[in-house]
Amino acid sequence: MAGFRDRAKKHFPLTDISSVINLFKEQLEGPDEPNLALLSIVLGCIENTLTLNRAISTNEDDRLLRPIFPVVDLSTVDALYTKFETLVKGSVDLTKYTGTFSSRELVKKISDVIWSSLSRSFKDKAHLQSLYSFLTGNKLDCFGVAFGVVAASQLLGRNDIHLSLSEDHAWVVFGEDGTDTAEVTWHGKGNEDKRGQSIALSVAEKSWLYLNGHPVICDRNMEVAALVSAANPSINMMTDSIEMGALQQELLWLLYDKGHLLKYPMGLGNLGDLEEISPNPGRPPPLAIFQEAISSAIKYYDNHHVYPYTYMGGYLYRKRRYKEAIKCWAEASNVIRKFNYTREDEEIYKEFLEISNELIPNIVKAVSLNTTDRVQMNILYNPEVYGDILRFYDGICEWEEGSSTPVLHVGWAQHLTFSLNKFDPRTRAKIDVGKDEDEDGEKEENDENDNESEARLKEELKTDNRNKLLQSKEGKDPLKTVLEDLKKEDSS
Ligand SMILES: CC1(C)CN=C(N2CCN(c3ncnc4sc(CC(F)F)cc34)CC2)S1
Repeated sequence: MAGFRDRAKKHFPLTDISSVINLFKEQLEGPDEPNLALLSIVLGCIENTLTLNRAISTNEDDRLLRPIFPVVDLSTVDALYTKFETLVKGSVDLTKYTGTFSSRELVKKISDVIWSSLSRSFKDKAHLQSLYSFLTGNKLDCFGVAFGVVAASQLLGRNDIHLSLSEDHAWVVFGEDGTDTAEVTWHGKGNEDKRGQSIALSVAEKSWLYLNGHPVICDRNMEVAALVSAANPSINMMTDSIEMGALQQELLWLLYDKGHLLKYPMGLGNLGDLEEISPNPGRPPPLAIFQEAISSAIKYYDNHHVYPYTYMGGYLYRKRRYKEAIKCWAEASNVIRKFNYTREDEEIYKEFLEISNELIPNIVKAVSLNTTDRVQMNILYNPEVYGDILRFYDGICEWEEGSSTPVLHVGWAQHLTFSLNKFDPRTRAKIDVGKDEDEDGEKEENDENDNESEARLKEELKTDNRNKLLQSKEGKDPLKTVLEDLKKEDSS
């Protein structure tokens, strides 16, 4: 077997972060494509060592005794790589697939090779995303199966098969113009897998899960970004491996500097989170990175991604910058309203439920208790904040409109009215009524629907007649909105 090239072999043994960075750098700089199987095995091996079955040190000397970085030997990686190569090349008889471009049958066959090797044990644990996990434990999570199919395709020389990512699912694209699609893994719990099928029908449902036709379609370099982004430094609920986090952060900066995160908002979001934990001097601050993720989603995905706004909103909430956090959540809602809620969208439902029923109530409670801090207190006197909360709920109502599955229930209305009632009545009176501009023309069938949905929203928001519909005055460009606000905040 060819095995992986000598070029890569000279980096071994890997003894510290910089030796791993050098391996990835050399792989990304070519001249050949980066070897996905090799890099996934290496990163998975390090993650496994740094996060699993660790004796949690009770005192300092344990840290002195324990090497803070595992040595990765060539023999280990070579053996696993050869095992993967033997499995893939031994199972797929390429003479049966002669076309220049891949067929659906070939994609399904490669998916079957990965799928049939999996153990039946539970799959939503952590650290199951790499080929190291697959080759040493026959376990992969949903993303890991899709990534494994693409890594196997690369080994078979099928360079038209690429990874396609939504915010909660993964599949592949292939064929002459790279627009054929195929399911290769499962999604969620209790859903029959649709492996081998095209995703066209699912996209037609306008579900968030398929991003309504705006997924991240990867090239080989972005597939490296995905495997790095999918790395998981957590040891347990309370602790992350410092070394694994530092390695992931440096790899993401390497990919950032090479432009491979430009069209990958979640990769930028993950980098922003890592910078919050351990800031690199001389690198952009987390907020700027989250802003880049928002800009990327606007520029390349017609502003159809929710997570860039919840990455930034979550950060601002942790920093107690509540006014700006609520604005981000209103922008997130401005995205979700473009979709119809379907049963496989639970992940984003939970995201909006937490914002509505926990984070916003926590904010209005915190600021109404903490009367000393003037900046915080004035939130309940600020018509813009009140308007953003209305926009937040309006987007969720619109999301529900035309959906096969209901979104809202009385629990939402209870939290909504709790939050709105904390605002000063005079502030609530300041909200001006206006024709609801729909800047994207999305989902706007005709006026009566509009009036109907408006009436419905009023019905749902009915706490008293002072509540009025807010016209999203600056709904035009979400980026401008958030930027404007950041400038104001900074100047005050
Ligand atoms: C703002 C948040 C709640 C914080 N973390 C979020 N993540 C969203 C999901 N994450 C991801 N980060 C990079 N790439 C991908 S591809 C994908 C779908 C999967 F099925 F392939 C998920 C995901 C990582 C973390 S969203």
